[in-house]
Amino acid sequence: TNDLAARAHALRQQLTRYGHEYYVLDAPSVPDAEYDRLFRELQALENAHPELKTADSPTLRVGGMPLPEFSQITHSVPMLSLGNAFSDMQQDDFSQRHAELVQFDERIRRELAEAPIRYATEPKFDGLAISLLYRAGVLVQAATRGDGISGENVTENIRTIHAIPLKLELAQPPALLEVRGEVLMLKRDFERLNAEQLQRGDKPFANPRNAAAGSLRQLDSRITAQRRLSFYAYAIAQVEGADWPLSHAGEMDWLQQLGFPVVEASLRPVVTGADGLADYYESVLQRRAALPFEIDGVVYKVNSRAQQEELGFVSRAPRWAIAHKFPAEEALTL
Ligand SMILES: Cc1ccc(Cn2cc(C(N)=O)ccc2=O)c(C)c1
Repeated sequence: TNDLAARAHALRQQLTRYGHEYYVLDAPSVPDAEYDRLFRELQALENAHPELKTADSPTLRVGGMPLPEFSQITHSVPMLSLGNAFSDMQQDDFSQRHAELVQFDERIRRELAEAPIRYATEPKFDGLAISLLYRAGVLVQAATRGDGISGENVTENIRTIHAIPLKLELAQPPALLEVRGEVLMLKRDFERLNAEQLQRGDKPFANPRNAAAGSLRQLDSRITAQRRLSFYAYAIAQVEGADWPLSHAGEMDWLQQLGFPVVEASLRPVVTGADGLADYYESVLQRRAALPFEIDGVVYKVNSRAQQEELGFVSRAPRWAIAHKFPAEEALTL
């Protein structure tokens, strides 16, 4: 009856807001027990009236029946990997690194016949790239990169990741929005998971990336739900029915407004030319050990989308974005 539907809708909205406060803003406004009470009320309502279950219900966060296999999804926009045109070198070889960045920036300036070039920067997360598809503001599909052309349909597992919105909090959501980002496990959650693995007599994971991959590739989404996976959005692949921001920095601000976790602003400045890139690279290299997640380098993207389109792609990698890897972390001297 419509007052039960109204109650279910009110509970979904409230639990969604509390979940966003807790997992994305890290600022809960109610005690866990209060969240739990409302959560159980919604679960009971949905179990008694299955027609009230919706695709954006927070009860999906606990996972459901295991799948026999993953179906394949073909990406309408290929998920390309980044080229990396920088050589490996010693951590302290500043002048060689700077020289390579000057070369890189000069190539872009030549191809665009523009100077100086503004670059959006960000850490290169060491997790799994994921594509999220939202139709009319509701999450309808999630896929892994796979070979870049097609990947695994991991929608049920992705719905258990609290940091990933099940619905966009917009009055008029875009008809279609495809968001790209990284599923990863924070260092501290990785340590906790491995301690639990050892207690259970199970094999510990080698590193957070493997733990995230293993947790996402579970056919039983209830197991995925028990793993503490996180997510950071870093690009928009498709927009229909809304204005697509004209710069990468604008995309990141919009994604944050839509409710997606994005990396903090101090880790994604827009910088100018080779010097700006070099300063950014050194600053993140310095902060690397203290970051809550593992990274294996940084990423530079020409900030203007018009300039990105002008540069296009070479073979399968974009000419407007490139990864710059760090030297392997020194083995811990015990
Ligand atoms: C029993 C219980 C319920 C919920 C949570 C964690 N949590 C809390 C909130 C909250 N406070 O807004 C929102 C979502 C959520 O998942 C824990 C750890 C334990």
